[in-house]
Amino acid sequence: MVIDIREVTWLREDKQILRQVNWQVQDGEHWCLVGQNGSGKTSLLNIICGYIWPTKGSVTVLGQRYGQVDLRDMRKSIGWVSSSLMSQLHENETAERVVLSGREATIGLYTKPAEEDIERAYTLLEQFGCGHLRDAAYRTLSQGERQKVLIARALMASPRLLILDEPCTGLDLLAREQLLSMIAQIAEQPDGPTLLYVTHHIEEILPCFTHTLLLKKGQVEKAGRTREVLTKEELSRFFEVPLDIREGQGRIWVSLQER
Ligand SMILES: Nc1ncnc2c1ncn2[C@@H]1O[C@H](COP(=O)(O)OP(=O)(O)OP(=O)(O)O)[C@@H](O)[C@H]1O
Repeated sequence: MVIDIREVTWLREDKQILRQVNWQVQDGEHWCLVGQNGSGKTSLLNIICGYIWPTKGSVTVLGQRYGQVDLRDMRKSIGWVSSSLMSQLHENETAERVVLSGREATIGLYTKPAEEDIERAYTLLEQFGCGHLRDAAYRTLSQGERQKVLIARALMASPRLLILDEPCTGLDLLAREQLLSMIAQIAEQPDGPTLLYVTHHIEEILPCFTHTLLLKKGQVEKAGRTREVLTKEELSRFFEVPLDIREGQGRIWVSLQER
């Protein structure tokens, strides 16, 4: 099992930020985590990566029960791509050096990289259609190119679990679709990582995401097979507004019901 979270509650200043969360992710599944602002998504990710200790409940990730494991070792198997990472990177680094720094998950590169790592970084950049940008300064890249570089960076460490935290934020339609098709490619790799994709936008949930968890006010509203979770009834209840849904390209497109 990749993630096994049982009865996890996290209290902060008497506020229940997560309430009795149960979540099991099996090998071979890829999950989407959907929740509105403040629903507890980041808190849950912090628990999975061992940055937050739950008030109650147990957390087992990649077969390791937290409390009995060296979290620094554990985190080497988990890639986390988020916009907060983007702001931490040194702006003058080249795209290639940013990718290379993923091997040790450091901000910046402190040792001379091995030739095979340079090759791997370039292959990853090429795979994402960014080979031509290897020597470009990270700060000069577009938002879409930056996201691809950050995903390539995370893949440098060959993680077993890859968290993509709202990767399409700030992307135009074309850049978003390009990034999504690259994410679909990662999902199809037979020995690739388990994906955990966080979003507010239902239409970003690609067919490769076999399962979806809807998180609301710190509680699991629904978790299961994507096609059983993303129904008109479930989504209308979740967003508390009558919705219509339409299927296209194996994805669900949501709109407000006409009055
Ligand atoms: N360290 C903390 N101390 C107190 N409250 C916190 C702490 N961390 C998060 N919260 C609160 O917990 C709630 C959930 O926050 P969280 O960041 O997990 O939500 P989120 O679903 O990731 O939101 P967003 O989509 O806006 O990023 C919020 O109300 C937030 O203010």
